[in-house]
Formats: sequence, C-alpha cells, structure tokens
Amino acid sequence: MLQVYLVRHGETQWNAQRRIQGQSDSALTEKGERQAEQVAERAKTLGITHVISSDLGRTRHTAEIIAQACGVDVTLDARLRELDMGVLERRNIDTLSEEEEGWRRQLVNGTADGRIPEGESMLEMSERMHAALNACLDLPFGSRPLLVSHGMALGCLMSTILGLPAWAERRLRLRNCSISRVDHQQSLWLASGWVVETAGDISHLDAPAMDELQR
Ligand SMILES: O=C(O)[C@@H](CO)OP(=O)(O)O
Repeated sequence: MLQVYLVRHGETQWNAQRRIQGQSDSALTEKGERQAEQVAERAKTLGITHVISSDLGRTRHTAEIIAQACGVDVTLDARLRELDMGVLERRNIDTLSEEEEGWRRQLVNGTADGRIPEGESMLEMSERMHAALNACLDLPFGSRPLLVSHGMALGCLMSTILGLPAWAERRLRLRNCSISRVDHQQSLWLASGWVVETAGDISHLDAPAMDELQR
C-alpha cells in the first residue's frame, strides 16, 4: 500500500492579511517558518523518501525546510499549484464588490464550470491534482512521498477522493502546515484506489494557524 503525505505550506504574509494568493505569491511569515520547522520535525519521523512541491514560492520554501530535515531533495510539480483565481488574485477578501463576491461564490456553490474571470474551474484543478497524485504510483516500491501544496488544491483533491464534488473543498479545514495522508490500496472488500487516512492534522504545531474565519 502506498502512503502519501499531504502538507499545506506555512502561513504567508497574505494569508495573515486575508489577501487572495492563488497562483500569485507572498513570503512565509515568521510564524509560517516556525510551522514549517515543526512539520519538518514530524516528517522526519515518517520515513519520507520524496518531497514533491508546487513550484510557487511559499510551497517551495516550506518544502525545502521539510526536505532538509528528511535528508532528501525537493522535486517541483506545477500541477500542485493553488487554484488560479484570475482577476481576484492579490485582493483582500473583505473589499470585494458584490459582483466579485458572486464570482468567488460560483467556485463553491456548484455552478457548472464556475470560475473567477481569467481563472480556473475547480474541475480543472481537480484533474491536475489527481494527475500529480497518481504520478506517485510510478515511484519505486517502498517509496513514501510527501507533497507540499495549497489549501484549496488539497481540499479539492481530498473531497473528490471521498466522492464529494470538487467544490466541496471548503468542508475540509486544512490549516497552514497541517498534515493529511491518503493511501492507495487494492481491496475487493473495502474501497480500491485512494482512501483518506487523516485530514488536516495539526497536533505537531504549537501555534496553529488561524483559518480565514478566525483571523
Ligand atoms: O491562495 C490563497 O489565498 C489560499 C486560498 O485558500 O491558498 P493557500 O494559502 O493555501 O495558497
């Protein structure tokens, strides 16, 4: 059975300021770096053989800290990027107009092909995230990869593994530097394919990141 660990990057400047990042980027805060060190300490105990990261700066930085602790290199995979949030990237979520808020809502209310102008749909993101996860099946037998990605991207991946629609991703609270695990199994009796073992574990963090509601 292949076990794959999934980590969201550490807290960033724009996470703390409630600004939308998407495929734009901002640096880790001091707290975000500490979270990355703490998740790295945890990863060290898990026998990680590969660290594979979204190529955005915040995930790369987090992945480098984890990879160093695990004594492996980082491989970049652009399929692990956050949802492309088009014209709303860099904006503060508290200052959106009603029309802009409507675009954002289309992402999470089941509107077929809902997207922010110039952005990506949840379905498109789901397809590239599954392709990146399935690529782990080609690693040598006995590998234990850890993927570093983003809140919506990982939420979408796990909700679709559970059989929920891609836009159900916000039903999973995946805080900065939380660890989740998905396993690939073959079983006639239980589910075959990917199953979710853990979602959003933050027991290794001494100061958990607050989510958008709590900031
Ligand atoms: O892009 C963003 O602003 C957030 C959305 O949840 O994602 P992340 O901080 O995980 O990249």
